[in-house]
Amino acid sequence: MQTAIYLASASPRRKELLSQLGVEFSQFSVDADESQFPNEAPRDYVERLARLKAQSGVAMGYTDRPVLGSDTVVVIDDTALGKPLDQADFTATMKRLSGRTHQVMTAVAIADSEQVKSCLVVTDVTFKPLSDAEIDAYWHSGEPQDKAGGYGIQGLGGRFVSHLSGSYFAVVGLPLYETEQLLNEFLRG
Ligand SMILES: Cc1cn([C@H]2C[C@H](O)[C@@H](COP(=O)(O)OP(=O)(O)OP(=O)(O)O)O2)c(=O)[nH]c1=O
Repeated sequence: MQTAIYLASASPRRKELLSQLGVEFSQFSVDADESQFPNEAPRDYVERLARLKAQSGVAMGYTDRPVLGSDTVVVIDDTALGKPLDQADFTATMKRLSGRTHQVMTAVAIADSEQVKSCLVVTDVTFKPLSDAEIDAYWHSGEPQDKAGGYGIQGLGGRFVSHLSGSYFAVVGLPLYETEQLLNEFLRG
């Protein structure tokens, strides 16, 4: 693809994934308010945040190319989990995910000063039952701290996943197929 865009993200994973599409881009980070509205459904929340990130980039003055923003949350029992606040929060999350299936929701949005388009990708991820020792060791690996839901499927956390249905790349932070489709749709106007 010959298009040049902006990636409104501080995430090294998103940078790597977008590179896999062969799109030329430069990256900057936006400081969006990521709080969830009361009674906001997780799927609405994650899509709103992706759009907010893309549109914040446009508002910051990145107007000469389309701006791509994305957001990922882990959803269990209809509750959206972001990055762990501390070890206790992380441990509670892992106990909740242990031996069960949860959803990873990733939204992608592309905006310029005239339009914004977005899509949502939902992936079912099943964890094996986790022991207290595994949970403790995983926290001390340093991997969970900056990850939505407290794990990285692409890293040490991959061993917890017994089944996945959907987009692996969306779980890591940016769905490749859907992002390319969205970009093509956006460029058609
Ligand atoms: C579930 C899961 C999440 N993650 C990551 C993807 C995202 O980078 C992060 C979710 O946090 P986000 O708030 O979506 O993104 P971010 O803060 O890292 O980056 P930015 O807002 O600047 O775009 O968790 C993994 O890397 N692997 C996984 O398996």
